[in-house]
Amino acid sequence: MNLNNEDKLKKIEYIKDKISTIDEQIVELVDERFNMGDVLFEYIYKNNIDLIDKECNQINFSEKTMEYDEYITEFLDYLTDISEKRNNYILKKYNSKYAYVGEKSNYDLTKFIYEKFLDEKYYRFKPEENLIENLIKRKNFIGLNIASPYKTEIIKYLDNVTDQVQEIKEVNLVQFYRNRKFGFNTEYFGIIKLLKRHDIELKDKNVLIIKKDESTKTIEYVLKSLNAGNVVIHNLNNSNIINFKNFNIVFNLTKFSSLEVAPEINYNDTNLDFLIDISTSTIFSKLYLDAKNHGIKVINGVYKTMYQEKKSIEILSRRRFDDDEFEKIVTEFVKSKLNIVLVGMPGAGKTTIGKKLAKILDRKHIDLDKEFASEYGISPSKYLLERSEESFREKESVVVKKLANLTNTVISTSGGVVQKLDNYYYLKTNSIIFRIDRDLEKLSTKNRPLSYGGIETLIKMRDEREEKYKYFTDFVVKNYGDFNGVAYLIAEQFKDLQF
Ligand SMILES: Nc1ncnc2c1ncn2[C@@H]1O[C@H](COP(=O)(O)OP(=O)(O)O)[C@@H](O)[C@H]1O
Ligand SMILES: O=C(O)C1=C[C@@H](OP(=O)(O)O)[C@@H](O)[C@H](O)C1
Ligand SMILES: [Mg+2]
Repeated sequence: MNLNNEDKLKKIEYIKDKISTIDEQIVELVDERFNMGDVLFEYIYKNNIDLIDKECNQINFSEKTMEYDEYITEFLDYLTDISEKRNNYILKKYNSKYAYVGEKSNYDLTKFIYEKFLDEKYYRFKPEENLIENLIKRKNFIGLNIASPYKTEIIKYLDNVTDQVQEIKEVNLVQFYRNRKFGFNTEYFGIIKLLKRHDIELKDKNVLIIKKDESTKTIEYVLKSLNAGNVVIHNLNNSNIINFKNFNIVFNLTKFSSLEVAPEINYNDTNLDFLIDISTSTIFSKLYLDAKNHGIKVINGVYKTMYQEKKSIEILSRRRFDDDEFEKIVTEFVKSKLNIVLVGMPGAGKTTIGKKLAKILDRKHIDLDKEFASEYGISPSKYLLERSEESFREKESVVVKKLANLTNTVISTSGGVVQKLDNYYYLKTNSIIFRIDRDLEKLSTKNRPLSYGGIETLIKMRDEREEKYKYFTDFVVKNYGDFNGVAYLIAEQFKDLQF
């Protein structure tokens, strides 16, 4: 058969298609295989089964291996190595000194604190059936951090609890000492310390707590013990509309990082002094950002976690850690998670400076225009020549939403990203935003269809976007043409940032 060129290309496409289908299947199967191995080993350790068949989780192709070529053999050996690594991890986890039990909420920060200050590996046990019963019997633990949903259930397994625990009925730290188990509530200390740190008086203040069923009860106890005035609990499960009118302080205990679940809030004629965001899912929740932009003092609950875990490691290690020193180290960690986002007019230097900045700070760099192109297979400039700006912004926003989960990254946006307010919440989720300002006459307009038409076009665009840039921006840096210099300047400003 004599194929013409077009047919050959078709055939190549067909084979490429097949390959990518197989690749997807491989990834899925390998993932499933490793997870099954984990399930097996977890089961063995959890049930304290002594007789461990060491080979039971080895990749097993022995019958057929002879028929495979050396590449396959090498691949299988590699899989076996990885499988062993994972088995080892589970073994270490079950024999660790300190671990975290439950939902992930503030695990990352807690892990950092334990590993840094107690110098021991820290692990997490995910919620599952019979977990507490099995863990509590083990002899290796010194301390277990108890997260939701186990804070109350754990109490029945303990030998002794503090007075606060008896009142609050929640434990977030178990200390194992001389064969006995003691329950503490260090969240209480965390909240007290947070209030002190920001000079917040609760006496006679009217307080609104926004929570969901599973949220902590500790906060209610703190309010009672500090003689707060009227305390109202708003359960988000019941209503999504919140009136701040008669409250001085709001505690948010729920996670609403994404727009869909954010409550509607009426900020008009409010007496609100503080919004304290104890939710731990993101650094800047929508609620936090909106309150801040309405001139309300906002406080990030990260300090609550910080001081609660400080108290925990002090109990477990019988040592004291200096507040300032501790705060400095932990704040650095939190900052290392923050993204740096660049906004500004098209051609101002966001892409170039972002790349440089990422190198300086040794971080990953993401360019929104590039992400757009790889998502849709067409460059923004080509798209804008062929289709409307409106549909471009819709499509762009889908990509921006995906960036909301990033951490530790430098993100160069596109000039028009400020056109959609939703993008603000996505970008701010874990980020500090810098605006790059460059004189209009200096802006590059090459390959930027919306910038075509000379200086008038740019003046019009700037005037139309100016307020939006301001809304998005935390800090402004001027680009006079020294692109490298601007990158170093942002790096310096970020290092000095008081978070
Ligand atoms: N070091 C530099 N000195 C002067 N001009 C530069 C330098 N680096 C880039 N440029 C110019 O600036 C333009 C805009 O940069 P770019 O990073 O693409 O901006 P943005 O991403 O904000 O649109 C580039 O197309 C180039 O013409
Ligand atoms: O400002 C804008 O509306 C645009 C900016 C461009 O990105 P840069 O700001 O990186 O040039 C690109 O997304 C597109 O041409 C539209
Ligand atoms: Mg760019």
